[in-house]
Amino acid sequence: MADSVAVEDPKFTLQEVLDTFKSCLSENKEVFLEHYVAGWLGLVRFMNSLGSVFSFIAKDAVNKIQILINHLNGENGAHYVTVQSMVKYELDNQLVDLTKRGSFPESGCRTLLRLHRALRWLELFLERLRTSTEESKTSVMCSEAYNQSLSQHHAWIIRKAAGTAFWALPGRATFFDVMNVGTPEQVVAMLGDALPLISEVYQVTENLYAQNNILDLP
Ligand SMILES: CCCCCCCC/C=C\CCCCCCCC(=O)N[C@@H](COP(=O)(O)O)[C@H](O)/C=C/CCCCCCCCCCCCC
Repeated sequence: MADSVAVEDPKFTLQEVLDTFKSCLSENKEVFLEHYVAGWLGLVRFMNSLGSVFSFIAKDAVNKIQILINHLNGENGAHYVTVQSMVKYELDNQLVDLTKRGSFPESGCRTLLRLHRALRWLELFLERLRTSTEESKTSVMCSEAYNQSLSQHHAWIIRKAAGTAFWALPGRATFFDVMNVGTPEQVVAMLGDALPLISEVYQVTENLYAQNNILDLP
């Protein structure tokens, strides 16, 4: 895994990003952390291509991605190959702040949980895009997905900043163009192909965190 995060790459296509998420899951439903991180890196690159209004969001996401890369590349990296092994290692070795912020603010469990919650937003947003019409507004689809997911975990000021940024989103046609996938029909087909796997990655992680009672890490 690259040591640091490069997020400027105008050549990528969203297909590559979604394919990366699709490769997250092993046959026995383990989530490979390296692919999970790579998927988020691709999404941040995509978001950066939409303009600097999202930079405060990208900065936070990149910080969290970098924390996970540091774990992957660190001396205990062998324990971070999958989300499942990461959770077991950190909980078995008391490396997670369970009830209040303390000695482990950059635990993999806490950091991944923030991106996991954002993955739920992505799932909801992509489904809205997939079923949208020419009259649909990306800002409305984005904020509806946000209000149904991430917003409940954010302070008021963050919710206001995010809501303002959503209005800067390009229209559906431009959004589809920037995705660099092809015609709207091809975009819809790609989303229909990718969404079930993104949903499965989300659900596997959600079940893992619920079984370990770590869905509310501070
Ligand atoms: C086909 C189109 C694909 C869409 C591509 C979308 C690309 C989105 C890329 C990244 C998504 C954003 C990831 C946001 C991670 C936020 C993690 C988080 O919740 N952080 C907060 C809590 O962390 P701690 O403070 O506890 O460490 C943090 O406080 C938040 C800071 C920044 C604001 C987060 C707002 C999130 C908005 C999500 C919608 C993104 C809209 C992108 C529009 C394309």
